[in-house]
Amino acid sequence: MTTLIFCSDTIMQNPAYEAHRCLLIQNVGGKKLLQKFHYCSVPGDSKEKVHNKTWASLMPTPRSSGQEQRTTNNTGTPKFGNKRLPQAIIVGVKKGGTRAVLEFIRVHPDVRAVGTEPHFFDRNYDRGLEWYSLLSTFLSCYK
Ligand SMILES: Nc1ncnc2c1ncn2[C@@H]1O[C@H](COP(=O)(O)OS(=O)(=O)O)[C@@H](OP(=O)(O)O)[C@H]1O
Repeated sequence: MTTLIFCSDTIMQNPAYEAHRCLLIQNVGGKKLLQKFHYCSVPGDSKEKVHNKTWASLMPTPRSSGQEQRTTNNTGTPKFGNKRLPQAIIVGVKKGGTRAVLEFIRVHPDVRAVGTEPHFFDRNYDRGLEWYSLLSTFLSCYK
């Protein structure tokens, strides 16, 4: 059984959401099962290591750290998104209206989103997190 712990920043900044931002996905017999939310494990924990990379090493750095490879326009808004893991992922069943949700969210000038659905978890998982993080300018809320 392979276990993947996914940790992501939430768009909602309410602290009430922060405790539930880790999503455990278990791969059981080839089927990936979406589990209940779990808390993040300690950085360096073996469960966090996926494809020789840790989630911590690939997660977005805080804006204030100055480590982002941002290209900004005059307003300070990123002109081009960073190549990194997403800060938000839209999950939904086919015909569930996920595209509509994305189109609504990406109207915000500080949001960058993939053009096409990456299908990382169901089709491209074997390519690893590095591929995922370099894929495109992911849905990212900068403010
Ligand atoms: N607000 C609202 N109300 C009702 N229906 C809506 C809404 N937003 C999107 N849609 C319909 O959702 C369908 C697209 O779903 P997805 O974005 O998940 O697309 S897809 O399954 O990946 O192709 C697609 O359905 P079809 O037109 O039958 O293809 C959309 O018309």
